[in-house]
Amino acid sequence: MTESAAAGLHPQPSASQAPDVPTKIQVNDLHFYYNGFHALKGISMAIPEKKVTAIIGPSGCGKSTLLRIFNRIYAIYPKLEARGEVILDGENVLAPGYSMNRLRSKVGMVFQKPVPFPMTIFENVAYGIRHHEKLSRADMDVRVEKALRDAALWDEVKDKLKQNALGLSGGQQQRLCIARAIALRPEVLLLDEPTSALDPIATGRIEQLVEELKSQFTIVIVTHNMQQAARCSDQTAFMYMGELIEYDGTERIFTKPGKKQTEDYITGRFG
Ligand SMILES: Nc1ncnc2c1ncn2[C@@H]1O[C@H](COP(=O)(O)OP(=O)(O)OP(=O)(O)O)[C@@H](O)[C@H]1O
Repeated sequence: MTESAAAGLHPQPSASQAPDVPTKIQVNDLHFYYNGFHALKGISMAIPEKKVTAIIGPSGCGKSTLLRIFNRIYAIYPKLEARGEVILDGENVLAPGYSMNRLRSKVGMVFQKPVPFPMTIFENVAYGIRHHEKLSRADMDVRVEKALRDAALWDEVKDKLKQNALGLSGGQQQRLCIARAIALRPEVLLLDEPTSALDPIATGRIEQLVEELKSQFTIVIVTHNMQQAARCSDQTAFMYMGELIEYDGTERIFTKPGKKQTEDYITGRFG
């Protein structure tokens, strides 16, 4: 008997999503092992294009593991193994032949703690672009400005682009990290607890930004904060002990969850 069966949990739900929204990422029977430890157990879900999908669940349930598989960060560590499929635009990104460079250009990631490079604000954004493209100085200026504008940071930094990014506030640093990621024009943006190190005002700005960015990107956000998931996502996935317990429209998950485990979690009865 699996741990979840022992806990009285139900098997995998079928992924539900509005029929008219195209799927950007299709996850099929995904399993993940940390040196033999079975951390994800048969996850299947369809992540809709240009929507915000939140992944919630108690600490250790596998949220970050799932997110990191979407850009194969684990691939740099030996003994970590993914089985199953993650189909992005019709191709399985877990297939050995799928190019990491291609994946990185399609899928951007922003981490919990903002970590700007110890260089100027301008260079923080330009640095990654230079690795992928050769742009003229003028074109680079335009690209950097657009990324900073899209990350809702331009007005605050336009007069100090040559200053060191480490002098920015935590909230500004996180928006800079978002600018850095979107400057590469990814199609999918992964956010791993992007506001957990920020105060409520900075958190509000990032949430507003997420709302604005979904017209351009497919966004997947891992959060501990259920109000945040309820406020800024269209779809919500609830995970528990490595399994996807329930996945549905956010409003439904928070008002009429189909599984008792989901209800217990969102009402604060456990987790
Ligand atoms: N590098 C690792 N080596 C071994 N086990 C790991 C490793 N990273 C995570 N795990 C285990 O895998 C499971 C899922 O971890 P993961 O970090 O994905 O959970 P999470 O839901 O994101 O947790 P949190 O909310 O606390 O960040 C946990 O049991 C964790 O202990």
